[in-house]
Order: sequence, then structure tokens, then C-alpha cells
Amino acid sequence: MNRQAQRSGATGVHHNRQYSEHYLDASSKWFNDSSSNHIPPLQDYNLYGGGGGRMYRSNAQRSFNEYCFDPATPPRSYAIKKNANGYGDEDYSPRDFSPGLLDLHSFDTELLPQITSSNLYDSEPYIFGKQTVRARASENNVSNSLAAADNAKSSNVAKIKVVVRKRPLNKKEVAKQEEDIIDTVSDSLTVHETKLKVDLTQYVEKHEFVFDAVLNEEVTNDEVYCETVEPIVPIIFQRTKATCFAYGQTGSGKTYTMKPLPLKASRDILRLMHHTYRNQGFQLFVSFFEIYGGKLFDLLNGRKKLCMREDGKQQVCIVGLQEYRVSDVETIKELIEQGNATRSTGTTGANEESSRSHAILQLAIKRSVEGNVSKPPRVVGKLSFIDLAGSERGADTTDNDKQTRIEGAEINKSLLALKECIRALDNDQGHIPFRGSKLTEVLRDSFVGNSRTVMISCISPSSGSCEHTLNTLRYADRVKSLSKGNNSKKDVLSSNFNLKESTTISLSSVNTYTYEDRAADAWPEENDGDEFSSPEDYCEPVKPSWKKNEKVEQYSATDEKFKKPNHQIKWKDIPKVEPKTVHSDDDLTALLQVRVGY
Ligand SMILES: Nc1ncnc2c1ncn2[C@@H]1O[C@H](COP(=O)(O)OP(=O)(O)OP(=O)(O)O)[C@@H](O)[C@H]1O
Repeated sequence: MNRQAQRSGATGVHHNRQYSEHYLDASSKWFNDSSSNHIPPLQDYNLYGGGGGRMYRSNAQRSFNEYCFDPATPPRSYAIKKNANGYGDEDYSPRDFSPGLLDLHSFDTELLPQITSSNLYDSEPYIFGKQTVRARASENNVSNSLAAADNAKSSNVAKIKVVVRKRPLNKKEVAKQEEDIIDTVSDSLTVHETKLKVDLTQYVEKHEFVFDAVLNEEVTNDEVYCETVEPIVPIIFQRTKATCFAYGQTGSGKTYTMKPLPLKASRDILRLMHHTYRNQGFQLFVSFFEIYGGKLFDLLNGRKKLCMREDGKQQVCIVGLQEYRVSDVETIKELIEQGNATRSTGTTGANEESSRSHAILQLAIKRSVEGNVSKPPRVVGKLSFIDLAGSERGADTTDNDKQTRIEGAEINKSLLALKECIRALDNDQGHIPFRGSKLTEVLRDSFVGNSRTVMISCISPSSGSCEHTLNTLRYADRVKSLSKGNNSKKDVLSSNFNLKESTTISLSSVNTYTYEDRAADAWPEENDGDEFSSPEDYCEPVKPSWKKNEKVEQYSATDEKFKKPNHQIKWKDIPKVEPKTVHSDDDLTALLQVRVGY
């Protein structure tokens, strides 16, 4: 039984995979991939703490010490802590030692050149202790086959995967009697938008979307990790750069979703380093910085201002960024916590603890060239986590102060630049405007060359956020089209499918929630940061009126009309929809226009 099936069974969540013809190719790649997980179980890793593993641990420690006390590297103090299993772990507090280099500009950021399989696994830059040649040879054989499996796996991982995560209604939304207007079935979701006709009767317009995965409000952060990042972890050992980023309106759950992912990924990376790639000399480095107001700040070095440069090979270098070489999960946890605490947050009209910056946490796998430890190690692969600042509408910012509005304008400017890049990639344009913003310069890696990208679009289920939600989903849909190759005709079709699969249902007899009410309550004046502080705070979703309505059911997502996206279909009662809503491909452009008034 594959993991998906197990998960569905365990949680009762909806994830039964059904792929429409349109999406089978890319999605099934991921499906195949995630169903065959070669990462050894966590227990295997823990075993290294005792028995036969001890030799490895002490050897690893020696190797690490050798590195740390290399004359080229400033000496560090460190403390031995006991880990959960009672075994000693080097635990380097970020404050206890100076970081392991890194002026990225000062050395080659190019990926380590391709190493032939025999080279890779025969060479031993770090020869550990008293292992016999035979033992090493047999270990290398195991590593070879596991690594070969990872190689095969990496080629099956789609270049871009788009996942949508719906959060639960929060207390405030429930108190305002806002409804859950998002219906999820398998990998599709339907947004039920309440609208008014010219004669002021209400109707519901349905918008249907299909993505690589749709995660509903019951899905845990662990499951989000399994669906999104876990499949790309092994491939960063295969000379690949991978990026996971969260996109969505402020307060939609981006930080909540992104925060746990790097630590979970580090755990898997270390497990691979200590198991599949044991004795191969791979090293793990962590860096964490933010883009705030178009400037870069090092979150692991007292918010030191950083400088971004492009070298002759168009490689982006972040001058002065400090990286920490890490070898245990606890240290990574401390670093991540330190970085998160240093991040710029603020209160907006929409979220009390809003991230006002784009935060970028990078896990880099490095390896010394041909085992030459005297040279600085070179990047083999990189996994970047980007928690984008929330997108906002001008309408949401009326009660924000000037600083917050300027921040918002800057955020939207960079998100627009990102959209421009995506559009250019989508159209297969020769020139991709990566230089449009600092954000896109950093993200350049994610979209070119041998790269993999996972976009997690976070949405709120509430009726008051409907417009935001549709904007986010259309944006995600655009990104999704990139994963289908550069067949623009096909892309147009798939986009049209998502945009046109909407219909209208008269709700005048059922829905008493007026347009004016909705406009007034479009977004809470302020968001209580503790609204989700404990599981008890989750609110039992109110059964939405469209779910109670018989007429609505007859137009459900399983309707034949939805199954076959036939653009000749003439929907009954389709009113003239405001162009802003229908043709919102340029939502971010519209956002910027709103901001011109500043
Ligand atoms: N899936 C979820 N389950 C439970 N609580 C959630 C979920 N998603 C978000 N929340 C809660 O919603 C609130 C807002 O989430 P979060 O801060 O992650 O939003 P955000 O999109 O990062 O906002 P901003 O862009 O303003 O930083 C937080 O209190 C968070 O705990």
C-alpha cells in the first residue's frame, strides 16, 4: 500500500488520487516518486548512536573537529550535549562559535562538476578510522545501489509541483459567521463565490481548480512535508537545486506551513548523509536571510546587511552571508529558531503577526573536490525554503500606517516581479526578467537549469477572503502550467479550464448574507495571533449554506459538465461577471495599480 493510501486510511482525509487526462503526466511522476521512498527509517539513523554506529559517530566527530580547527577556519568552542537517546552529540550553539566561512562571493558557487558514479563512490575524501578495505568496499556497494536508486528517482520528480493548502476557519471568522466556501475533493477544489445579480438577487459562482495536490484543513504539517519536500530531499545529492516556497494572502498560513519544513528536511538529509552516502564526505551547511524593503539581512548574524552580486557566469552570490556547517538536528533547530526570532514581523490590518519580509533558509550540501580537504568544499546541491511575505490588496491596507503600506508596496512589487518571471518562463521567452527584484534574483536558481520547485499556495476558507483566494489560486494555476512543459496551447487550455469551469446557482432563497455585509467584513480589522494557538481553538466548521442547498448539489463538481471541459457549453444563467474577477490573470498588476496612489 502506498503512503497516500495509508495516509488516507489513517486520517480519513480525502486524498484518493484521481488524475484527469490533463494532469496525469506531471502528477503521476510525483505520485510514483512519493510512493517509493528510499530514505531509511529514522530508527536506522538513531542506531548510529550506539553499537556499531558509535565508531561512525566518533569518526564523524573527528572529521568535524579537523574541519573546525583547520587553520583557515576560526577556532570554535562547543559543548557536548546528550541527545534524546543519551548519546553525546556535538551541539554547537550558533552564538558559541564563529560561522564556518562564508563569503559566498569569495568562492565558487557553481555546482560541483559531474562526478562519474565510480569516482563518486570509490573516492574517499574522508577515510574513517579502522575500517577494513573489504568493509569499505561492501559499504560502497550498498551506497552505490542506493544512490543509483536515488538517481533514478530524481529523474522522476516533476520540475514544478503546485500544492494548495487550505487552513481551517479561525475563531474570528466563525464569530463573524463567515462560511467555509472551499470544497475539496482529491486534487481538485471548488470555490463557491456568492455574487449579486443586477436585480440584487444572489447567486453562487463556482470556480473549479485542479492541482498536483490539494491539502484540506485536516492535513497535518507532517503530511504537508511528505507531499511536498520529502520527495525532493534525495535529489539535492544529485547536483540539483530545489526550492519550496509558500504563496498566499496575509494570514493564510504560509509561515505556519513553512516553519516546520526545514527541520524535517534536515533530519532526512542527515539521515541520508549518515546512511546512503556514508563516508562520501558530504557536508551540510545552513544559512538564513531575509529580503526586507528590497534589502538583504543575515538572520544568523545579527541582521547584518548583505549584498547580492552576480558573477560572470550569472551565478548570484550573496556577499557576507554566513553559513554554518551542521552535523546534528538540534543545532539546526537552534539556528532556525534564532533566525525566526530575528525576522521582521509587524501587525497589519489582516494579521497581527505578519511576516513583512521574504525569508530564505538554505540547506546546502557540499563536498570537497576529489577529496582534497585543503580546498573549500563546493556546492553539490541546495534546498531553499522561501516563506514569502503575504500578498495584500489595497483595500486591506486602509488602516495600516505609512511604514506598513510602504512595506506592502515593496512586497507586492517583488511578487509582481516573480509573476513576470513566471509569465516569461511560461511563454518560453528568451529573456527572463530575474533582475526585476531581489526576490527573483534569489529565485533564479529555482527555475533554471537542473532545478526542482514546489509551490505551496495557502488559502483561507472564509467567504470574506474569497477574492484573495481566487487570486492565489489563479496565480498557482499559472505556475502549474509551467510544469506541463512549454506547450503554450496546452497551457492556455488548462488555464481556461480552471477559469471557465464556473457556474452560477440562484441562492436567493437560502443565503441571507448580503453583498454589503460581505464587503464590510471582507477582512477582519485585525487578526488575533492566538487564534490557532491550541488545537482546541479550531472551530467546528459551520455547515455552509451552499452545502445545505439542494440546487447547489445538482451542480456539484462531479457533474458531467465539470468532467469534460467543453468550452462550447453554454451555462444557464451565467451573468455578466465583473471583468476584475474573471480576467484576474493580472491580479498583481492590479495590486500595484492600487498602490500607485501612495
Ligand atoms: N493549517 C492551519 N492549521 C491551524 N492553524 C493555522 C493553519 N494555517 C495557519 N494557521 C494559523 O493562522 C494564523 C496566521 O497564519 P500565518 O502567520 O502562518 O499566516 P501567513 O500567511 O504567514 O501571514 P503573513 O503573510 O501575514 O505572515 C496563525 O495563528 C497560524 O497559527
